[in-house]
Amino acid sequence: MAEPIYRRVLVKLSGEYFAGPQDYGIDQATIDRVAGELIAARSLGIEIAVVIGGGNIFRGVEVSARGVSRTTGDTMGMLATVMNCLALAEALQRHGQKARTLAALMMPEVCELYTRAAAEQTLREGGIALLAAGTGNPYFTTDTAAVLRAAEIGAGAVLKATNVDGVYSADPKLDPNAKRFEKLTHSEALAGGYKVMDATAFALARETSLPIIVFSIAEPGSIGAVLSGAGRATVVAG
Ligand SMILES: Nc1ncnc2c1ncn2[C@@H]1O[C@H](COP(=O)(O)OP(=O)(O)OP(=O)(O)O)[C@@H](O)[C@H]1O
Ligand SMILES: O=c1ccn([C@@H]2O[C@H](COP(=O)(O)O)[C@@H](O)[C@H]2O)c(=O)[nH]1
Repeated sequence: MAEPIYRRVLVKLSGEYFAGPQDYGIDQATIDRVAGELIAARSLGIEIAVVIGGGNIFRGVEVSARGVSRTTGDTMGMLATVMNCLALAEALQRHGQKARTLAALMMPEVCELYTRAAAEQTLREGGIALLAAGTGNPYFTTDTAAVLRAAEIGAGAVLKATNVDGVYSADPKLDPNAKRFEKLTHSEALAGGYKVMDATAFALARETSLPIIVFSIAEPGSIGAVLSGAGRATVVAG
């Protein structure tokens, strides 16, 4: 494999993907496979922080459409991301990889509170830092949390590992004629309104000059490939 381009990255993992072949919840085989990919990337010497979505369990907007207030629904969504982080942390540890879950909401019996210093210490000691509970605020998404945390810890890029292999001119799951982009600037991504990531995340990435690389986590070895500048992906930068 070619030399990795980055020293430190933030990997944003799709919560939805964690459901595996099920419609909902956490599929252990999927988590174990993702853990293996992260450990392989870590073995290249790259420092890795992770943010996981919650779409496999709860999304605030969906819960609120059923009568729960948006704020409570979003809190439920943030708690879903904590569950995903706990599951992945345990899988990493079972495979011998140091991992620490740091949440943006206080839950001392469950995991430690996120601080930049705690994340920094984990990364410097060779651990994978799992940054849970999004930003800790309702009305945001884990994509925005991923860009925010990446900027805070000085990551070289956000690797958005999702269930599509890049940014398309339209949702490829709905439009078979959608065209995939190899490259986009942040401004083009914002102007296009591409729903693969929310506008707040793209705007913050533009402001902080952070590249976002969108690729499919379903492709075996994709994290390692993207880290060495190969692999099928859309790079949003510049
Ligand atoms: N223009 C587009 N290009 C690529 N994907 C798109 C586009 N518009 C919508 N999508 C959809 O965006 C989805 C990926 O983003 P989304 O934030 O929903 O998922 P995720 O981040 O993988 O999940 P989670 O929120 O659980 O972490 C894909 O499933 C794809 O169908
Ligand atoms: O900063 C944040 C991040 C997330 N949420 C809530 O969690 C769910 C799940 O996150 P996804 O990014 O959609 O996977 C999200 O729908 C929000 O309800 C939040 O409130 N604040």
